[in-house]
Amino acid sequence: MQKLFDEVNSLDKRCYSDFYLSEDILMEHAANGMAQHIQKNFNKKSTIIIVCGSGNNGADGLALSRLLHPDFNVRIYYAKAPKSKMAILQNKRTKSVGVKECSELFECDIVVDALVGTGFSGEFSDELEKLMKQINSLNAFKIACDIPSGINPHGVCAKETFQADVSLTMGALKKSMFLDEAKEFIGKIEVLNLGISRDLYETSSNWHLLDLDDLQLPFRDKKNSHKGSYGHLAVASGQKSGASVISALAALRFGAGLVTLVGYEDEKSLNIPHSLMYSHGVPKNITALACGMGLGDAFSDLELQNFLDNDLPTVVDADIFHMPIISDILKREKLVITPHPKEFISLLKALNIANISITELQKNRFKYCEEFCLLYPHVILLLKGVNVIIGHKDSFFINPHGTSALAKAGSGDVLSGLIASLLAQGFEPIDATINASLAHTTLSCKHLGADFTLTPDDLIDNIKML
Ligand SMILES: NC(=O)C1=CN([C@@H]2O[C@H](COP(=O)(O)OP(=O)(O)OC[C@H]3O[C@@H](n4cnc5c(N)ncnc54)[C@H](OP(=O)(O)O)[C@@H]3O)[C@@H](O)[C@H]2O)[C@H](O)CC1
Ligand SMILES: [K+]
Repeated sequence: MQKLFDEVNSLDKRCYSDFYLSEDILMEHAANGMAQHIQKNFNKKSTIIIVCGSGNNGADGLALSRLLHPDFNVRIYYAKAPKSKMAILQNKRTKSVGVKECSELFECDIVVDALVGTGFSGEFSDELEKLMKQINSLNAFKIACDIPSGINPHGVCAKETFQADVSLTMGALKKSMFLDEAKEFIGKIEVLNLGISRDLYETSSNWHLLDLDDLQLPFRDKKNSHKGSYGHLAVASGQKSGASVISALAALRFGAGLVTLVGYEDEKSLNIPHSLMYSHGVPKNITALACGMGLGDAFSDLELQNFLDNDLPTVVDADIFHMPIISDILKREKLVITPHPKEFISLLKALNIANISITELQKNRFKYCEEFCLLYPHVILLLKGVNVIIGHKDSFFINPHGTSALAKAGSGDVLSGLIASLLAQGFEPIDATINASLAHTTLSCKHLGADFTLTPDDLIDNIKML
C-alpha cells in the first residue's frame, strides 16, 4: 500500500525547513532519478529530445539534459523560455556544458516531457496544443517528467495531454494520477527519491494506493471444520437470474461454505447450477446477504423487506440503487455498496448530496466519495471505474490494477459475489471490500487469452489460480 497526496508542495517545503535540504538538492535528485532510469533502460548514444517549459518542471528537464550529456545525444526543445528562478539557473548550467537545442521535433529514441508538471492550470494555447499533438505522434519512447503535461492537480486532463509510456514522478504519488481520465496518459509509474527516504519525505495521508500483493485470501486454518465454518451466503435472485447466479458461483468458488439463491420463481424453470441451493425464503443460518444484481422488480416490497430483515453483513449493487428502499438500506451497519458511476450519481441525487452528470462525477471522483463517506460513515463505498475507489469514514483506497478486459457484462456481478463471500466468511466489511477488489483485478490479470475474450465465467474459473 502506498500513500497518495493531493499536492507535494508542502512536502517539499518540509524538506527545506525540517531537513535543511534546498530546492536545488531536491531538483538534482529528481533529475538524477530520471537520468538513472534512462541509463538503465537505453543504450548510450540514444537520441533524446527533452521538451522544456518555463517553470520548475522545465528546470527538471534542463538538469536532466546536463546529466545525460554527452553520453547520450541530447537536444533541448524550448517550448517556453525559462522563467522560474530554478529554470533560469538550470539553463545556465545546461548551456555551460554545451547541451544543444533543437528548434523542431524529429523522430528520436526518447522524448521527455518537461513542459509543465504540477503547476499546470487552464488549457494549453493553440500553439502548445499543436506541439503536444506533434509530440504524441512521435514513435519515440515517451517519458513524463513528474506527471504528463496537461494533467492538473485536480486530475483534469487537457484536450491534448502527453501520452506517457512511463511517468517518473518526484517524491511521492499524487492522487491526480489516479483519476480514471488520467489512465489513458499516465503509463507506468515510478516514484523518484528526492535526496531523502520516501518514508521521511511523506507525511500521513488518508488516501492509499493498493498494491496487488496487499491481497489477503481466505485462509482455512481449522482442521476440524465443516461447510458451516465458512459461512452461508444468501443472494437475492430476481428478474435476470443470471446475474445472481454469476455472483453466487463466484462467492462459492471464493470460499463461502454454502450459497443459496433466494427467489420466488419455479426452481425447475431456472436451470440453477447444481452447486447452488435455491430457496423461497431466507434460510436460518445465513451469515451474509447480497442483493440487487439482476433483481429488476421480481421481489415485492414485502419480499425485499423480509430478505433484508436482519442485521447481517450485506453487499448491495445494481438495481437496488434505483429503488426507494435504498435510503432504508443505507441505515444498515456492515453495509457495502458497489455502484458504478451512473448508479452513484443517481444515489447522490436521491440522497440530496449532489445533482451532477457522469462527466462531473468522473472529474471529481475523489471529492464525491469523500462527501458520501462523511455523511454515511458506517457504509463502505466501492465506486467502480478503471481505478476503483473504496471509501470508509475518512480512509480511502484506490485499486488501479483493473484493465479494459473487465469492461464486460457480468464482471460487476463477480465482484459483488467475491465481496459477499468474504463477508459470509467473517471478514470485516472494509477488508472484504479491499481484498475482493484486489482479487477481482488479479483474476483479470491471470487471464491467458486476449483481453477482449475475458468472460465472468473465466474470472470465476481463475479463482482457483489465486
Ligand atoms: N517534490 C516535487 O514534486 C518536486 C518537483 N519539482 C518539479 O517542479 C514542478 C512544479 O514546478 P512549478 O514551477 O511549480 O510548476 P510547473 O513547472 O509544473 O508549471 C508552472 C509553469 O507552467 C506554466 N503553465 C501553467 N499552466 C500552463 C498552461 N496551461 N499552458 C502553458 N504553460 C502553463 C507556467 O507558465 P506561466 O507563463 O503561466 O507562468 C509556469 O511557468 C514539478 O512538477 C516537478 O517537476 C522540483 O524538481 C522539486 C521537487
Ligand atoms: K511533465
